[in-house]
Amino acid sequence: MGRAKITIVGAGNVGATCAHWCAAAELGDIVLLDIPAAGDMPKGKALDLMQSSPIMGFDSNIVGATDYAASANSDVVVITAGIPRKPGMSRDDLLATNAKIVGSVAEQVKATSPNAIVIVVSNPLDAMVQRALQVTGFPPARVFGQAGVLDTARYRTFLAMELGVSVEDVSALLMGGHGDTMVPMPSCTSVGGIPIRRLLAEDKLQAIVQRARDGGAEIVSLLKTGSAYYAPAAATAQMVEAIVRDKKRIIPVAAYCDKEYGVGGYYVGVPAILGAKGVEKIVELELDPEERKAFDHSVSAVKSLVATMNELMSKA
Ligand SMILES: NC(=O)C1=CN([C@@H]2O[C@H](COP(=O)(O)OP(=O)(O)OC[C@H]3O[C@@H](n4cnc5c(N)ncnc54)[C@H](O)[C@@H]3O)[C@@H](O)[C@H]2O)C=CC1
Ligand SMILES: O=C([O-])CC(=O)C(=O)O
Repeated sequence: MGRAKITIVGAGNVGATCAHWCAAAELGDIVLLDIPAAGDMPKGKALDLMQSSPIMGFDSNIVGATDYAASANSDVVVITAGIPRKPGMSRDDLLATNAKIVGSVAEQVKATSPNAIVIVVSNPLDAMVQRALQVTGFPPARVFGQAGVLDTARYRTFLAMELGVSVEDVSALLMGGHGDTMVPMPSCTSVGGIPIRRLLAEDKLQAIVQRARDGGAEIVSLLKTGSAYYAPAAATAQMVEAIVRDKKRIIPVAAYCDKEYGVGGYYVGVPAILGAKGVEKIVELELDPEERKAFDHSVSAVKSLVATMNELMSKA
């Protein structure tokens, strides 16, 4: 069996770092794609990364390009194209610019890699995945977004820091949209199999939940020039791995929910089984009344963002 072909669109911070993690894990051959105005930058990053392979010990062909011909017939396409936010901005402020960018990328992906599984990373995430679905017309199982793996990783990191334990033993779930309304789920959080509420006082837990929610903004305020990329790229690489190795992982995915959770045809973070076919199953949990309320609130924020986007796109 040949290697998987993975295209990463957007050779900026998240895209190039994702190429790095994917190559280091030998997930396949990689095409790093950007716009013609980027000049030789994608080629330079790809060659530089390739030259790390004898040292790091991985076999992966990595090429940079500004032409979709190089990415033809990819198995997986990761879309990181778009602008990041700066201090003082919300992810939603990126809507108008990135909806156009993601729409144009999705058109090219549809034309050149019609069978690909598409993972959207560009923000505002939940609306950008919807845009990619609208434009590609691919089945929703093959178009989804990365958000929850990152948000959950932040939550797990803060819990491990607080408890002074290995991050590997912290297992957690986070649902809802990738914005201020995301819903960490203490009821689905455990450490070494022990429910979190048996280890941590409620006020400390709530402070960590809030820090996880604000995790993206915290990095933006530290970096000042853009947003996080190491952890977002690692989260995306984990999703690529679940697909190319058909791992059937249960992870939070910004997946298309229609009847599921009564969402009605929008993307929102839910636990899902990710494998070679993409989103193979959405796992439906019974939510307790408080979680349900927070989830519904998050879904309504996603719906109104998508409505704004659809209006903008209909005028474009
Ligand atoms: N879903 C998530 O959890 C996360 C999402 N993000 C989002 O990812 C996006 C990228 O962030 P960074 O890599 O930090 O930004 P960046 O500015 O470093 O890189 C973006 C790249 O996209 C390229 N680009 C712009 N238009 C393009 C097009 N039409 N086709 C191909 N490439 C195009 C730019 O030339 C640039 O190289 C942002 O929208 C950011 O908000 C970032 C972190 C986490
Ligand atoms: O905060 C941002 O703008 C980037 C992002 O989505 C994250 O790091 O969670």
